[in-house]
Amino acid sequence: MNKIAIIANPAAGNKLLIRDMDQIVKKLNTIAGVVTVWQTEKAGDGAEIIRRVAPESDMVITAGGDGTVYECINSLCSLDDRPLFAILPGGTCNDFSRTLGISQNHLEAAEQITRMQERNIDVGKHGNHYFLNFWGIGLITQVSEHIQSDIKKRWGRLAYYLSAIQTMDERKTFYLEVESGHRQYRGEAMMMIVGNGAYVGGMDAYFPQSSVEDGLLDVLIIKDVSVGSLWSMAVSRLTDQAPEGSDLLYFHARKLKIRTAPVLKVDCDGEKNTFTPVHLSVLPGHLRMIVGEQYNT
Ligand SMILES: Nc1ncnc2c1ncn2[C@@H]1O[C@H](COP(=O)(O)OP(=O)(O)OP(=O)(O)O)[C@@H](O)[C@H]1O
Repeated sequence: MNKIAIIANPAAGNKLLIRDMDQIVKKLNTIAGVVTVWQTEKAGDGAEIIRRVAPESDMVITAGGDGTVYECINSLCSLDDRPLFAILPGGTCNDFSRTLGISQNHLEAAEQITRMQERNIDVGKHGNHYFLNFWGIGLITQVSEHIQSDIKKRWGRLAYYLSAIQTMDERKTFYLEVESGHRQYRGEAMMMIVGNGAYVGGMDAYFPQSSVEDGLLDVLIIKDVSVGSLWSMAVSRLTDQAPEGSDLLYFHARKLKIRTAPVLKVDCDGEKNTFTPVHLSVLPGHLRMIVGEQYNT
């Protein structure tokens, strides 16, 4: 391998990753002659740097949290010729790096990258945007909007749990129409999550046997966050079987058409700048990525 480009967000998470960047570069120099670090200065820089450096790189590494990863893959996935991609976790939740079995210690993660275990990983597409972890509407958007960034920085993943509890008191339903070839849904709902990766906000997302290599999205529609639906999800987690119950619907899909009334804000990999209606699809094996030893297909 000749050239590695690292796109690093110095503001992500607890900022330790930037402190250790010299050690990381030294490790990566064992597999590549040229390792260049590009630091972002503001939102949007990650995408712009990828556009410039991806054509001349053999591997691109995002060093940061899920927001930086989302920005970078949205630039990378639209290229015809995509270099190998890896994540050095440096944010608060680092959801997709967990799915890939990458260590949450960035120095260990750098070691894993040097072992060069590659897989072709599915990518979700919504409109003209791409996602690795999840696409969601309803309660999930309310949960993440409640999270104040200073609390998130201080409490990390705990902030998501606290916010979830707060939001439960204010749950609202909306009208949802979903079409996906063999499956359809028309009716009231409280939340819809479409998953590619297994984690949302650092929490395991209740998608049994989910895989980022099966060419399928996991679709979970929760009609009511009742005791019954929560119980069904808990049982599903314990037994690794699909959740069942009158308050929820779970299936796999390759494509989905989604419409809501009223129009809803979407939470996609933690970013909230798109709205319904939307067409979702999966791009099987679209990104060649580095995985860790703990990765299960
Ligand atoms: N130099 C910078 N200063 C401030 N913000 C930046 C900078 N570079 C990038 N950003 C923005 O910071 C946002 C947050 O970064 P990121 O999501 O990577 O970290 P995090 O919020 O700590 O982690 P996570 O999303 O995993 O919880 C991103 O949306 C990114 O666009």
